Amino acid sequence: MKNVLLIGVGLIGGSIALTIKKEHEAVIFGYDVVNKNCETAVSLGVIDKIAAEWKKHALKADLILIATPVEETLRIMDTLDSLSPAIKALVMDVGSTKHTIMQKAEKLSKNGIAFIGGHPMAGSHKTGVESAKVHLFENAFYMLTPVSNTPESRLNEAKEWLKGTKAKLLTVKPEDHDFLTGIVSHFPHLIASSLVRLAKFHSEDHPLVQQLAAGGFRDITRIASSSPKMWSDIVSQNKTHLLSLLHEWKNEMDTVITFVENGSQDELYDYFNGAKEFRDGLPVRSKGAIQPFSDLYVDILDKVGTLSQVTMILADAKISIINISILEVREGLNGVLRISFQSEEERDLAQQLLQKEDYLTHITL
Ligand SMILES: NC(=O)c1ccc[n+]([C@@H]2O[C@H](COP(=O)([O-])OP(=O)(O)OC[C@H]3O[C@@H](n4cnc5c(N)ncnc54)[C@H](O)[C@@H]3O)[C@@H](O)[C@H]2O)c1
Ligand SMILES: O=C(O)C(=O)C[C@]1(C(=O)O)C=C[C@@H](O)C=C1
Repeated sequence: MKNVLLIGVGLIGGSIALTIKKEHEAVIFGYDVVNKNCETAVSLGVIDKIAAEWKKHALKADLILIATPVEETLRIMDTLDSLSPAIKALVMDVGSTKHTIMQKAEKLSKNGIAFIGGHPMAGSHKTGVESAKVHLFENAFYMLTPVSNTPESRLNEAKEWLKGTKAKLLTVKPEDHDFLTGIVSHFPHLIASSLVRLAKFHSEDHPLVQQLAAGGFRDITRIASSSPKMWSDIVSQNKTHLLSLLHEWKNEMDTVITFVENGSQDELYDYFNGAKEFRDGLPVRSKGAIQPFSDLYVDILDKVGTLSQVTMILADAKISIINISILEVREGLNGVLRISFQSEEERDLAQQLLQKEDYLTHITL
C-alpha cells in the first residue's frame, strides 16, 4: 500500500486524488490551510485521512502532490526542501505556470528531491473539492515538465501515478509551457475579466446591461468567475509573456479602431472571417478538455413547486446534479434554471425527460 500526500485539497487536487484511488492501492492523506476542505474531502471519499501534521507525512510519502495556487506552491517547495531527513517521495505539482516553479525544482533536485512539474489543461471556473470529479482530465492534454537531469524511471513513475486521469501526457520545456499557456489560457483570462469590468462600469448607469448580458457575453466571460487568488498568482508568475501579449493586443485594437473608423466593409469582413476560419478549425471539443461540466438551461414559469418538480424528474431517473442556480435573464419568466451535470450524456437524458414534461430547455443560454 502506497502513501500519497495531497497538499491543497481543492478542485484539481481532489480530482487527481480520485483518479489515483481508482488506479492504485494507496492511502491518500490530505492537507489544506482550510481544514474544513479536508473534512469535506473525507466525507466525499476524495481523501482517506487528514494530515494535520503534513511535514511528518511528507517524510513517509511515496508521492507528494502539490495542488495549491502557484505562489503557495513555491513556498511549499521551500518547506519541503528544508525538511530533515530529506524526503524520498516523488514530488509533483499541478500549477498553471511552470517556469518559476521549475527553476525552484532545479534547486530541489540538487538536494536530491525528485520533482516533476505537471499541468492538466482542463479545469473549471468552479473551485473547491466539492466540484472534484474523476473524469475531469479525460482526453485533455496534461503537460509534464521534468527537471533537466530527471531519470527516465522517475518520469515513468509520474506517468504511472497519472494513468487514471486518462489524459494525453506530453513533456514540454517550462519556458515553452508558459509562452503557450500565456496565449491560450492566461491572456484570455485577462480579457474576459476586462470585458466583465467594462460591463459592470456601464451597468451603474444602465441597469439593463445586466439583464441583457446573455448568450455571447456569458460564453466569452465564463472564466471570469474563476478564483481571483489562483489567477493573480498565475499572472505574477507569467508576467513577461503576458506583458508582451498585452502590448500586442493594444496594437491589434488600434488596427480594429482604424477598421471601424474607416467603415470599410471589406476590412471588417476579412477581420471576422480570419478569426472564424481559425476558430472553426480548432480541434473538436473533447470531454474534459474544454467543457468540464455540461450545463442545461430550463425556463421556469411563475408556478409554485416548479423547482422541486424539475429536481424530482431528474432524481427519479437517478441523474445527479452537480450544481443548480437560478438566473434572472428573461422577461416574462420567473427565471432560467442552470443545471450542471457530470457528462453530456446525463445532460441529454435530462433534457429529453424535461421536454417530455413540457419544459423549455436549452443547451446554451
Ligand atoms: N481550476 C483550473 O481550471 C485549473 C486547471 C489546471 C491547473 N490549475 C492549477 O491547480 C492549482 C489548484 O487550483 P484549483 O482550481 O484546484 O483551486 P482550488 O481553490 O479549488 O484549490 C486550491 C486549494 O489549495 C488550498 N491552499 C491554498 N494555499 C494553501 C497552502 N499554503 N497550503 C495548503 N493548502 C493551500 C486552498 O485552501 C484550496 O482548497 C492552481 O495552481 C491552479 O493554477 C487549475
Ligand atoms: O475551463 C476553465 O474554466 C478553465 O479556465 C480551464 C483552464 C484553461 O484556461 O483552459 C484554466 C487554467 C488552467 O491552468 C487550465 C485550464
